[in-house]
Amino acid sequence: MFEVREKPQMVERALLVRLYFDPREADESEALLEELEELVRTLGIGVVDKLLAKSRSMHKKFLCGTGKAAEIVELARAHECDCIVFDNQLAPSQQREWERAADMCVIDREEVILDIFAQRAKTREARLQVDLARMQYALPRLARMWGHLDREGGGGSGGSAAARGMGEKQIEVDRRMARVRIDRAKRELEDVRKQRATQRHAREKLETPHAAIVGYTNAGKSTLLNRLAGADVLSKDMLFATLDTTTRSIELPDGQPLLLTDTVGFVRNLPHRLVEAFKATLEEAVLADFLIHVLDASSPEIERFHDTTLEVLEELGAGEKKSLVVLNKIDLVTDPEQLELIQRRFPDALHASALTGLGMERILSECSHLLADRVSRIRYRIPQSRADLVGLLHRDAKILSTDYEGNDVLVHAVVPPAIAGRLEEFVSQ
Ligand SMILES: Nc1nc2c(ncn2[C@@H]2O[C@H](COP(=O)(O)OP(=O)(O)OP(=O)(O)O)[C@@H](O)[C@H]2O)c(=O)[nH]1
Ligand SMILES: [Mg+2]
Repeated sequence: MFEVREKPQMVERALLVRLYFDPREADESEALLEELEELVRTLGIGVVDKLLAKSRSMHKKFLCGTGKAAEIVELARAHECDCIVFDNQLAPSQQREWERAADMCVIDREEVILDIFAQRAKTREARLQVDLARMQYALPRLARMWGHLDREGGGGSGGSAAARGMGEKQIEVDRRMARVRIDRAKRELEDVRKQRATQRHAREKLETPHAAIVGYTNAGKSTLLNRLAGADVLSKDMLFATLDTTTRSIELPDGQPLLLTDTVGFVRNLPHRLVEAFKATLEEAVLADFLIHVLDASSPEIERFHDTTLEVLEELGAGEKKSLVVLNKIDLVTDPEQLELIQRRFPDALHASALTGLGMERILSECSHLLADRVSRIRYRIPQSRADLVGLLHRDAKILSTDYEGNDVLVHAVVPPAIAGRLEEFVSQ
């Protein structure tokens, strides 16, 4: 049976490696290596050492030269590691070469992220998306999995060749099964997407404005949604706490409703196939009226987080969307110099703390401003016989006042365009 390996149960001691080739990449490489450490710990794997290594040029076999490769293997052995994790992307053949040379499990950033996603995915849609991405990742690497088996099975003389022969046949069987499963997952996803589209159409009919909360992982998106909507979305100090979108309805100060969607966090070098896989989920961001871009103001990496989020949004086709930038976790920024620095860099951003509630009113009133052209305040004179229309206003508009005059109801309300169109003949001067 074709199974994707689960590493957390298998490996415990990891050496992390980031190779870079251009001296100008040194700083970012260091930050990426630290982020990789957090990602690996998220998987429950112990990190025994980290190595930032500069290589003069890119090599086909190991990515770095054989000399450097030997040093890395030596270091991993000295630490008694059972796994080397590369921040760099490894081609399937490079991964095989490394595993052969080190005789231990060798994985890359993409595989780490895929594993985290696999652990976290809860809904059927998220599971399908992750399964699909993992199978696509594993397909060209099947030979590697069976390579392990060959070594284990091939004890005596001759046995090895027989086992290898079996392994090869098995790879073919597995490849076929993997393709069947990939096709099936694609079809199922298609169905789920159709359902989602139907739900969205129903929402669009009501024309309720919609905002998506986006940003780097751990920025505080779920906490913000919880704070604004009184929702109960898991928020945790870990990477990728959220994999499924949650939508909640809130009421803005001017009375109009707003749908708020929490989305999956972005990360640098997010594997391309995961962006692909999560496109359906992130469609919410693409289709939203505007975005709330949450930044962790306390992070020294705020600039890079900001840029990565913009890059992913660009890739999704949502780069041009109106957005409200929120400097979250401002409660943690106690150094006045640092505060001034981020203020200068993000002059239009709103200061907030989803944890303490600071700045929430401002966010809501800015949301109202962004949607100002979408609603109007209208006075109606509706005959009492048309209680259905008064009911409609109660349901889909915000009633500011109600009076009675003779047989008429006088209603002053904040009204979205869809409703305004249906009540046109009852507008009073
Ligand atoms: N001090 C402080 N901590 C915050 C604030 N907002 C969120 N946090 C904490 O930051 C961590 C991450 O918050 P989440 O809301 O899970 O972040 P997220 O952006 O949804 O993260 P992912 O779902 O992983 O992308 C949690 O431990 C929160 O309690 C804030 O304004 N101030
Ligand atoms: Mg979240």
